[in-house]
Amino acid sequence: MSFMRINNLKVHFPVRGGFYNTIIDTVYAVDGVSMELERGKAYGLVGESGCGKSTLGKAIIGLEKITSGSIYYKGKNITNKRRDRKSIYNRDIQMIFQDSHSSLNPRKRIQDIIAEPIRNFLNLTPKEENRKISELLEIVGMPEDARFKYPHEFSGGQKQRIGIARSIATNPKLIIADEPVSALDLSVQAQVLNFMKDIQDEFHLSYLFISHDLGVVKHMCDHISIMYKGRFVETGTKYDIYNNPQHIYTKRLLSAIPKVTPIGREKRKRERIKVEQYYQKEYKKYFDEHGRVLDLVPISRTHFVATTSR
Ligand SMILES: Nc1ncnc2c1ncn2[C@@H]1O[C@H](COP(=O)(O)OP(=O)(O)OP(=O)(O)O)[C@@H](O)[C@H]1O
Repeated sequence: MSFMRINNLKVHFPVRGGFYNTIIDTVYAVDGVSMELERGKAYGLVGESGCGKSTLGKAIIGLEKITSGSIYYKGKNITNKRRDRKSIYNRDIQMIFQDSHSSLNPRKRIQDIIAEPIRNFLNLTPKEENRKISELLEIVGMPEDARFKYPHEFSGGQKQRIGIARSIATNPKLIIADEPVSALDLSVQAQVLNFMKDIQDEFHLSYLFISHDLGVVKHMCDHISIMYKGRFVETGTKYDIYNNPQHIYTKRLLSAIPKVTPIGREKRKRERIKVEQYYQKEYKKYFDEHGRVLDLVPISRTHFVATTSR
């Protein structure tokens, strides 16, 4: 059963300009997106820079005003509700950002950073709070004495772990992770991702994993949506997307994943040229005359593609 339902969500930004600073244009950052999230599952949101991934994540958590559409959480409509700092929704939905460095207050000790959501949402005595912070540090594999230090004393991977400790402090149901590892070295990326997987199992968490990297998403997610110009071009299980991609944009993204071996690279290059020709030829099946992504149509129970009906 889904615990969150997003219906036809739109987030449009007015662009102002000219002498009178009037609205001269609109950015359709998110332009009609629907999805259902289940407990314990990981969802991937993939697309190139500027396609609206972060805006969608921020709209879900309440950091961006929704233009139209609705969000239901546990059956309740919570769209643009003035969310009380202490509301259940704010406790249950947390976000991890790409840049843990700027999202951790440099002037605060780690224990105060982690304690912040605990103080907002849980009514603990100072002793209980202390114990909770120790527990959280242990879960994310940080030593106990880390609590007395400041963010600058840690590496990127460690800072991301501290960000994660803070985000799981209130026992959330969903974590929106916006490019959580893209600022880290490759070897550290794998560590943090594996660790995120472990805590997902342990706490039966759902993830909405935002990334431009199809490789990362493949490792983490059960269900994937490919986004382009504010809309989903294709959505399906990991198998649907990687083994049976349908939309020309998805195929293009997949053909851009680099291969490690020289033979693999050569093969990928030929594939890319073919996909590019196909992209130009088949364009009209997938976009309307204004270049807007068409509506999704089902091709199986789990797999949806934005194309002219077939
Ligand atoms: N506050 C804002 N005002 C005006 N336009 C905005 C605002 N926030 C985002 N946009 C625009 O909305 C579009 C989507 O931006 P968004 O940050 O969601 O993309 P993204 O897919 O997350 O990209 P990236 O991976 O680079 O973060 C972009 O064209 C962006 O310039």
